[in-house]
Amino acid sequence: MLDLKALCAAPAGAQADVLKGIDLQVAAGEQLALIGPSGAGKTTLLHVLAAALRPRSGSLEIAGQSPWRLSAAELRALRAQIFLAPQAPPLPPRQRVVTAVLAARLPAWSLLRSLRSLLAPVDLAEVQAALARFDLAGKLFERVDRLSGGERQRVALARAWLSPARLWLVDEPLSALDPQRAVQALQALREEAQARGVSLLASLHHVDLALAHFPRIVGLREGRVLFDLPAAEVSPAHLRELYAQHEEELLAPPVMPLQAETAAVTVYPCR
Ligand SMILES: Nc1ncnc2c1ncn2[C@@H]1O[C@H](COP(=O)(O)OP(=O)(O)OP(=O)(O)O)[C@@H](O)[C@H]1O
Repeated sequence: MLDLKALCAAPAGAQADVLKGIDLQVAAGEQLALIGPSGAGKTTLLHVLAAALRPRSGSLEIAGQSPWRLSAAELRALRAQIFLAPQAPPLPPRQRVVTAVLAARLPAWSLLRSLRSLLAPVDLAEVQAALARFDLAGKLFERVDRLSGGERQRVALARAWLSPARLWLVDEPLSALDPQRAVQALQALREEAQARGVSLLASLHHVDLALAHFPRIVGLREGRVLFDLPAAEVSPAHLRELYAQHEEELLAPPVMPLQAETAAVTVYPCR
């Protein structure tokens, strides 16, 4: 599914390379967690894998294709096979949950079908099932700006469910979830990815969850792969080296306090 060799890349606006020679191969249906200190390049790598950020050098193949050598139409078709759940899901404030989740189907739909679904949402049973899997049953017609940060994050994961993609890339999907919901969400994602043969890559700040739930762990530090190992072979020494000078992240993963699952949501009625 993915083949990267000596890949270097930088986010738009960055002068120096953030990814400095990444070698990585991922088979179809494989699942792995990306871990590493803040600023290691996890998000940048996921954007490269989503064919959203063009590498500066090295080689990249996604599903056997070099995305940046494709025509615009071919690149669109390739991107339709990839689902990226960003760290802060861009959900338009007044949008209903059902529309936000169905947005996952847009790349596969014609313009006419997309417009029709705005007027009369389709596939409601599937959306309901996806929401239920992420403990959001009953939120189908809720406005996304009336959800807590944790609920919005789970809406973004329910989108993956509806997506026809063969590659799921999720960037720190658990930062606003309480521990129990974080585990449930991970299990739901992993089980569904496995059932569909989808490749799943998740960047995670919670190292303990990564080790407990993913068979393969890639440790990224300063834009390089420090280790790429089965979870059972990742030792405390590996983690100490990965998080050297950032030990506080290993002990207490960063959370988003304002978006915490339990944070009160202030709703301002508006016309
Ligand atoms: N638009 C940008 N312009 C310049 N530098 C950037 C830009 N975006 C990210 N960077 C830098 O690139 C490096 C890698 O960032 P990235 O977001 O990929 O790391 P990360 O491992 O995902 O971090 P985190 O765990 O905090 O999300 C950081 O040093 C960051 O400051």
